[in-house]
Amino acid sequence: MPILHVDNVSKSYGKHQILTNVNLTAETGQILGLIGPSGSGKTTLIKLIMGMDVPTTGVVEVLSKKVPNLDILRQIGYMAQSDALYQDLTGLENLSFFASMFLMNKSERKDRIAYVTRIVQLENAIQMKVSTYSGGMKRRLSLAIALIQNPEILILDEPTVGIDPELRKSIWQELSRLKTEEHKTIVVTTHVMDEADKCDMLTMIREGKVITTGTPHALKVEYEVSNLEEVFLKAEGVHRAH
Ligand SMILES: Nc1ncnc2c1ncn2[C@@H]1O[C@H](COP(=O)(O)OP(=O)(O)OP(=O)(O)O)[C@@H](O)[C@H]1O
Repeated sequence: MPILHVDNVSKSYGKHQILTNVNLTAETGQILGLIGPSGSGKTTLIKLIMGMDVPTTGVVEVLSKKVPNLDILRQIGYMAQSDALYQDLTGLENLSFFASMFLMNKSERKDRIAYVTRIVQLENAIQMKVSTYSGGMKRRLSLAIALIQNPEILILDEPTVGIDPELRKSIWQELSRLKTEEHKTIVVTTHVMDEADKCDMLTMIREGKVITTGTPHALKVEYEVSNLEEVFLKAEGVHRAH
């Protein structure tokens, strides 16, 4: 059963149509990649999935419930594109603050904080103020915050921007582990095609419309190309011709 279902969703701001008839499905324990150029509507789509905004037409269901829904929001760990961190607090204080928004007892909270800190390899900097962090460290702390309440679904908007290749690799290994061992469902937006290759399903978006969807392998076969960059370009071409 799909854990996430976007059914024929369109979104306009005034006269400006951002999304047109978008359909999207994610099954439990899948990594779904949203691929598309800047301004194609990925962040808008994510906001609709989280229930932070409502579609103009169409329906979004998460865990079989129509969103917006506060209970569902608690099941979603969200990492935004720009970091929403308290600069004057330490990394640990930030984590404690976000953890305090969820129902956890003291020892649970302590364990979760230790776990997410380890996952993003911030152990040595966790007592430092966020204002002293590099861009990559802030991204890592944001990812840790998205994981803090042990959510069923993780939504990550360009999680590895500004993160060096080695840590990027370890973050993807962890996403993979969360998927296989903990059956988490992960929605990730990315421009990086080798990251797209690590997703189970891909949906490519251009100008607010889905231009193609499928597994990385199926897409390469369908478009008769050897990499996803070419899939995107070809799918874009086919879409334009229609
Ligand atoms: N609240 C809003 N009011 C009006 N227009 C908006 C609003 N939010 C987004 N848009 C417009 O919607 C379009 C899609 O934006 P969106 O942020 O969803 O794209 P994106 O694919 O996430 O791009 P990027 O990768 O650069 O973040 C843009 O043209 C943007 O200006």
